[in-house]
Amino acid sequence: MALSHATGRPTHMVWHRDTELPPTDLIAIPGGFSYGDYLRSGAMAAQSPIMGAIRAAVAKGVPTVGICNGFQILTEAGLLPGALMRNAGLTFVSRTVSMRVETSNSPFTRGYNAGQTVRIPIQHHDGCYFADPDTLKRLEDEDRVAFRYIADQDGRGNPNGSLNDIAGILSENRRVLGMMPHPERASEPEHGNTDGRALFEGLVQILS
Ligand SMILES: NC(=O)CC[C@H](N)C(=O)O
Repeated sequence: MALSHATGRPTHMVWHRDTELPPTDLIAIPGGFSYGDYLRSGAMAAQSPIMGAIRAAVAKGVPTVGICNGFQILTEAGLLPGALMRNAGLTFVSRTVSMRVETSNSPFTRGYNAGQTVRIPIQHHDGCYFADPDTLKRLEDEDRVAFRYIADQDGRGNPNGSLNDIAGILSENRRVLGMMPHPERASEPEHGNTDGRALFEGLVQILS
């Protein structure tokens, strides 16, 4: 709904057992819970039949966004570097966090200004981003940290202990985005918060 409302284009749901994608300008892997998350979030989903078609599309440069469980699936599939570990507090966290848009240089973040602060909901248990020091350095040096948690007005900051306060990252070609917060849950006036809508609206430019 967030995609179709913001872009005015139809979306097609694809089941994990499918093996082909319809012709598409964009792939979105949503959040929620996937089979086997109790083993390691996204580990089983990353082996789903549909992932072959997603890998092929990503290799061709089709912009792809993974939100929350979708981010976990993209890292488990090796389409983004690093891993999402259990939250540092070992509890499921459901609240709205503040984060800074670190770069507008991607199809997903061009609707924002770099340095802009947005408030976006999170609901996750395994959102603690981890990567080895070399990978982290590359992400920082190459301007591939898309979103970073910052302190709220009440002083609460990073909700899960992620390294470098990372909330979302981009692939090397900047066409794959993984993020833990849920912009689709802050994209309609009825949500009481539309800070996430610019992410979907910014995508209009890549649609044919
Ligand atoms: N909202 C979500 O996508 C949750 C993802 C995952 N199951 C977690 O708890 O971390």
